[in-house]
Amino acid sequence: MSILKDILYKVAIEAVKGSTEIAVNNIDFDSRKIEENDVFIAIRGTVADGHEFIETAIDKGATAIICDTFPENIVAGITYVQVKDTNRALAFMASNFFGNPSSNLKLVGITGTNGKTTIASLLYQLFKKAGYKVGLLSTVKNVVDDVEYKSLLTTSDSITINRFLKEMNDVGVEYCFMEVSSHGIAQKRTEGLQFEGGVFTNLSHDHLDYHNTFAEYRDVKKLFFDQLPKSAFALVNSDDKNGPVMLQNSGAKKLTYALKSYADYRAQILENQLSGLLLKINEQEVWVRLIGTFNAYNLLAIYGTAIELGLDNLEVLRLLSELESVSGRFQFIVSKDNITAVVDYAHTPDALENVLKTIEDIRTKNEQLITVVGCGGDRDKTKRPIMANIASTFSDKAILTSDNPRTENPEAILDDMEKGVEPQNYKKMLAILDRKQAIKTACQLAQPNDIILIAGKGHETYQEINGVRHDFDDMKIVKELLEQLNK
Ligand SMILES: CC(=O)N[C@H]1[C@@H](OP(=O)(O)OP(=O)(O)OC[C@H]2O[C@@H](n3ccc(=O)[nH]c3=O)[C@H](O)[C@@H]2O)O[C@H](CO)[C@@H](O)[C@@H]1O[C@H](C)C(=O)N[C@@H](C)C(=O)N[C@H](CCC(=O)O)C(=O)O
Ligand SMILES: Nc1ncnc2c1ncn2[C@@H]1O[C@H](COP(=O)(O)OP(=O)(O)OP(=O)(O)O)[C@@H](O)[C@H]1O
Ligand SMILES: N[C@H](CCC[C@H](N)C(=O)O)C(=O)O
Ligand SMILES: [Mg+2]
Repeated sequence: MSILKDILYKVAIEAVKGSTEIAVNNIDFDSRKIEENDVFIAIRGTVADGHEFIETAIDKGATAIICDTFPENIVAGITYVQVKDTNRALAFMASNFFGNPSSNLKLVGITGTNGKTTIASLLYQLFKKAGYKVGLLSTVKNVVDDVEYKSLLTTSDSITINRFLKEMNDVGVEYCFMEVSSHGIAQKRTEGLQFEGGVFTNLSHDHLDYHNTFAEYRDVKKLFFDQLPKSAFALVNSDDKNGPVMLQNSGAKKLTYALKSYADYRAQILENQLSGLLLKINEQEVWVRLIGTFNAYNLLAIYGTAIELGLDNLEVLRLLSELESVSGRFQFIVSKDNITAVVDYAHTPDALENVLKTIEDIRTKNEQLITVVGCGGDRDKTKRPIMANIASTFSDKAILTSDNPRTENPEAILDDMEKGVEPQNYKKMLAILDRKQAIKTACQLAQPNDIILIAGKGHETYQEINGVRHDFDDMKIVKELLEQLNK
């Protein structure tokens, strides 16, 4: 049991009806989860308005209501607290409720369009290798030192975040790395958390269905840096034109990283091959097992973060060379016949082009590049023809296939994709509905030294068809097929 007044610490209260000196059991923003003696926080969402569920919450046992407008019907014996912004109130209340767990560890937030999962996961790996207890909150999974949990969002709601952080406190976790999405910032899911540092990767067009304009999307990201405390560091990619923008109004220690311009943390790519990257980071050379220019940026951000968190320079360089690629992010295997199969989560035009160009950069001989790609059902349809066009333009062979058709007809999705293929590329294209067959065909077509890219599903281990998730793992399948074909 906690006292409501204590949970309301730091919440800007406008008016109160009833007593805040009451004991409460739990807090929630979803009336469906409310039980006896809980606090219900009414949130105005994108689909519904939590204020409409105040009575339901009271019926289920809520004894306190946090709202931005008092309801017409005030129930005797219930405490109503009016605040200006219930999202913000939720964030602070969640922190208070769990005993401000973010202040008991060093928390670093990573934001930007691409690279968040990669950087957060590799920082987790690096700090584990350095011998610390570490936490990770990411798109792929949430991890409390060694215990892994499923992740449903990139940045969870404030209650979930603080519950995980509390669990990390309980087992003595010292560092936590978390992804901070633009939805998360806009919905104030990370307010009330005490960050030790913030990292900015890059900004390109994304989520413009949620944020009205690119400027709005950029400013939401910037808000994260505006809110960092003076004691924190803000490390941004200054090769991205929006990097310096992030620092404009930040009170934190301002730091930059870059490959192309002067920065606090600099790197040069000396070699860029399929076996890895040879980097010169702040005048020291290091071999890493990750591939592609974009990973040089990610590694530099990781290096800077580790140094800012107090790790020894040479130790960090040594650990960088031990890092292994993140599940489904440019993960690859090399077969007996030297066929390289890459699995990558690229599921947007931008990401796909990026990955294909990265492969182009590291191709040495006249190997063929065979790409297998699909587009999800019940999602943005406009990306379908564009992705098919990119795949067929930048590959020697593009095999279009299914990727989580969900409730849509998979053939119709393929038709949408095929419309984007330009006539000169028709002969390079194949359409094979069944993803396993598509991967098999790629393996059959592949000659020694060729490269197969399987894009779109990355770490996913399922194919979702009509609400049912069937086991499906791109990496596992391509590995098995190459072995079966004795290639
Ligand atoms: C668009 C969006 O971000 N939605 C998030 C938002 O829900 P919402 O605003 O739609 O909520 P709503 O359904 O309108 O309901 C409003 C309020 O009424 C409450 N309610 C509703 C019904 C009811 O019976 N009783 C009740 O109390 C709800 O609990 C909620 O508090 O707040 C919820 C709680 O935090 C989130 O789970 C939900 O994420 C949905 C599932 C989602 O898909 N979000 C995606 C878009 C997202 O956030 N993605 C980002 C970035 C991904 C990326 O970068 O690629 C992420 O961080 O994952
Ligand atoms: N620094 C980077 N710049 C550009 N592209 C990148 C970068 N890092 C990774 N990518 C590409 O973007 C894809 C997604 O990377 P990652 O999962 O790390 O990004 P994210 O920011 O976590 O994305 P999400 O919004 O889905 O959580 C990768 O599979 C890779 O193709
Ligand atoms: N966060 C992305 C993931 C897409 C992954 C792809 N495999 C698909 O199912 O479309 C989305 O929901 O649009
Ligand atoms: Mg992510």
